[in-house]
Amino acid sequence: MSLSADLTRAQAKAETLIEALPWLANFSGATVVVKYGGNAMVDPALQRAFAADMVFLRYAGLKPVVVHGGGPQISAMLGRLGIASEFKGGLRVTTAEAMDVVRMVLVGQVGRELVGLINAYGPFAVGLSGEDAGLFTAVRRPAYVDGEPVDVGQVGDVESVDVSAVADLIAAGRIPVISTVAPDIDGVLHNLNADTAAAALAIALDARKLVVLTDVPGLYADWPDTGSLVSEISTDDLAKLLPSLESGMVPKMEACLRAVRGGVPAAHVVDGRVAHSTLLEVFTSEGFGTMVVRARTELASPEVANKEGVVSAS
Ligand SMILES: Nc1ncnc2c1ncn2[C@@H]1O[C@H](COP(=O)(O)OP(=O)(O)O)[C@@H](O)[C@H]1O
Ligand SMILES: CC(=O)N[C@@H](CCC(=O)OP(=O)(O)O)C(=O)O
Repeated sequence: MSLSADLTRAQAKAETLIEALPWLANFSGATVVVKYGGNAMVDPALQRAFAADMVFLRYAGLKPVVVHGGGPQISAMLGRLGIASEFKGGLRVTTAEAMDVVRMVLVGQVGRELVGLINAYGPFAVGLSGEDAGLFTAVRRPAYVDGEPVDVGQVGDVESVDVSAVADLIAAGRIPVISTVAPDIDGVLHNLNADTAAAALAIALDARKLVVLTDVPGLYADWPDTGSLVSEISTDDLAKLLPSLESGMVPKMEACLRAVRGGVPAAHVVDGRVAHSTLLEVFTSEGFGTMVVRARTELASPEVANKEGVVSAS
């Protein structure tokens, strides 16, 4: 007796679910920090797919934490307000006037929209920024152009992270959605690059993965030669490549390097223009995007090896 078409289709779905079993077993209970770049927020259908992925991860027993960007959205608002804006070494030159707009767009617009999108799939998302409960303390930093430090105004690095508010939310089963503005020790608000902040948070939360969604398939060793896509790179090789990188890839790859050197088993740069890219990254072995892993020289401690579990960190 031949199976009905409906049953065959249903069985194919069951197969797909069962294929995810090793990843579900390995990542159940794991914290995954997902950085959603402003350039990856290209259309409403993709944004909904991203939001559904976060809720899927949550129901699958993972603990997703979203750190969002919004560079293009900030630039658009600055343009509408007639405020000049430029980037140096991948960082926005941020005057006090521009800082107000950065906060308004990241916290009041992009963060709110993302919270709404996620909550359409399940009532889990709660928005907060680096200002809430001392989450991030910023320290002013320069940009580096041709190896030289250049002042870029109220731009910060993460000096310290207080994860208690985020940990409380995770423990309550929520999905924190974080906007990356933060005060320095004197209370002066700074603009943090979202990749940088995501890496600092992933380290502080002892995350199993940092997934960075952007608008390219991954890191190109010889940008813009599309034949030079890197599928896997060690921290040592990435450190050597960093000085040759340009624009947005500088803070992004610096962040991945920092996260993995800081103890996060793997950092992935994936194409956010592909629907459900986070699920593809977490639950399949398709070799998606660029994976940054520890160099052999940074020998994994038994504790780290244990943390990486039975399935490889990819
Ligand atoms: N070596 C490289 N590999 C990949 N992309 C690169 C590289 N160098 C520069 N880029 C640029 O970096 C961009 C991603 O950084 P960015 O614009 O900051 O994105 P996001 O909003 O996701 O943080 C890509 O769209 C690409 O134009
Ligand atoms: C200092 C600095 O450059 N901050 C970024 C913050 C937003 C961000 O990082 O957004 P993406 O992830 O979309 O690039 C900016 O002002 O654009």
